[in-house]
Amino acid sequence: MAKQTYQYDVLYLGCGHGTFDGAAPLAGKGVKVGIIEADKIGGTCPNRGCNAKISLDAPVALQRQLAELNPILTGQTRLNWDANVAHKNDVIGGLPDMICGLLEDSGIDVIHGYGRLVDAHTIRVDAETYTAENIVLATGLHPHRLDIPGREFLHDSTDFMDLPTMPKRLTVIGGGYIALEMASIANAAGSDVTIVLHGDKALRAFYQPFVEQVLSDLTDHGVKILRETTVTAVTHEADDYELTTDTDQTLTADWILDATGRNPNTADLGLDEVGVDYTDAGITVNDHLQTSVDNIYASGDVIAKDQPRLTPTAIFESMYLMHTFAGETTEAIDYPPIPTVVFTSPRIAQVGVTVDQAQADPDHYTVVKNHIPDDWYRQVTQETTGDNALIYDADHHLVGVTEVSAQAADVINTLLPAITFKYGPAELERLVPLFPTIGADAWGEI
Ligand SMILES: Cc1cc2nc3c(=O)[nH]c(=O)nc-3n(C[C@H](O)[C@H](O)[C@H](O)COP(=O)(O)OP(=O)(O)OC[C@H]3O[C@@H](n4cnc5c(N)ncnc54)[C@H](O)[C@@H]3O)c2cc1C
Ligand SMILES: NC(=O)c1ccc[n+]([C@@H]2O[C@H](COP(=O)([O-])OP(=O)(O)OC[C@H]3O[C@@H](n4cnc5c(N)ncnc54)[C@H](O)[C@@H]3O)[C@@H](O)[C@H]2O)c1
Repeated sequence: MAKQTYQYDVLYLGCGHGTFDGAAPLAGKGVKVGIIEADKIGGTCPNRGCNAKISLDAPVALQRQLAELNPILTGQTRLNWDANVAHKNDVIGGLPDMICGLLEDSGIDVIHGYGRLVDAHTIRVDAETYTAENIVLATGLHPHRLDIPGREFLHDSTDFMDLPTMPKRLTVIGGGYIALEMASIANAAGSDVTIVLHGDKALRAFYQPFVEQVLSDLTDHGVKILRETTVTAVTHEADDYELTTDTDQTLTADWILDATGRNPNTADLGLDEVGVDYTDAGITVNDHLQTSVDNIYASGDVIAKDQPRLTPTAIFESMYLMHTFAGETTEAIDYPPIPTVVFTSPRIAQVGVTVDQAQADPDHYTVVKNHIPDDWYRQVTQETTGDNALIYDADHHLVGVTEVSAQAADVINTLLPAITFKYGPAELERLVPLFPTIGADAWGEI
């Protein structure tokens, strides 16, 4: 119950997955909850992240699947970009109201506006102040923008997913999740795509031989990839944008995506004034997600952390805080293995111990590799590319999987419980999956 001196037991700043998944059940337990949001309710994932992206990608993945079935299925499909964006807008358009309704129905006060800490128990929104016993900072990330002449001509992923027409020539700067996913979608929509990498690698956190398969696939489909090339300036003349590089190449584009990363939203929150510690990597927390100010916590992408900055991580943290505030736990947060996937065609996905970690410690780990096209079930859909690597510990428990293939995400999701709960032969024998399916196929591999 709210202490008399405060309006709320818990007040959240930001309303993404780092907040709302835990806030709704928390309010359901009789805790007085408020949420302050400056933009769309739901935050990045539903409005300008995962949901928007996967809707735009669905026809891309399907088109690839159809192409693999040639000559069984013949005829060309064409991706209609305007219709794809309109469909995406239909799919995600109702989400903010839906999430807001759910929160309000749980008894939560949803406050619209930009919030700043005034003191350890108070947040100001415009002329109003709101007080709480505990505060959760869940303000997320914003796109990094290259600091070069002509930076005003660069765009971010939100702009990309709202493009009214697909540009003829599109340059992508960066080699991370956003760069490769958007490049893959633009390529399928008919754009002449160039990816500029400032180093020689893309997706550095993933097993590089598998990443190279994704890059080869993109080049096979006409994408140009420039490595060890730094963009130093952008100019605009007539309808063209010219990119100058440190390799003395000049690139011409109709549209440029700056996909050079995302930075924590820590500025202009009053953190310095109130004494909340943070670095360039985000807000500093202990293993209870508590900041340097006892009653102020952080959740989601804005935390400085080693875990992948993903929606499921943010949900896990918001649920952990829900249990903490409800008095159901005093334990430290204990992250399970968190899988991650890049939605290119083919997908690349991984969870648990990586191939590089396993190969560096051969006394403890064994790596078993499989070539996807050799597998009878993948031959059904004529998958021509793909590999996976299964990592076992000394007791022959599965502790990691990495896969590059059209179905990599479903394979990892299927095998995840074996890794999280350390299934042994007895548990595996009692698993009876539907057959023939990708799930049965995945279990058949281990
Ligand atoms: C293009 C893109 C694609 C992605 N695809 C995937 C994917 O496929 N799978 C996946 O797992 N993850 C994906 N992600 C990552 C995922 O979106 C984030 O991990 C997740 O949204 C983090 O949630 P959050 O609550 O921490 O932050 P956010 O969802 O960013 O929420 C933070 C909220 O705080 C608000 N806010 C900030 N400052 C203030 C303030 N002072 N006052 C009031 N409100 C404030 C913001 O407006 C925002 O709504 C993607 C991200 C992007 C950008
Ligand atoms: N499928 C998914 O789950 C998914 C999809 C999109 C985004 N996300 C999340 O969103 C976040 C942001 O993704 P992202 O792709 O923006 O970041 P990222 O960190 O994955 O990639 C940033 C890329 O920019 C490059 N880069 C950095 N500075 C540069 C510079 N000065 N010049 C040129 N290149 C530079 C890096 O080398 C890297 O390739 C990630 O944390 C990710 O977890 C997840």
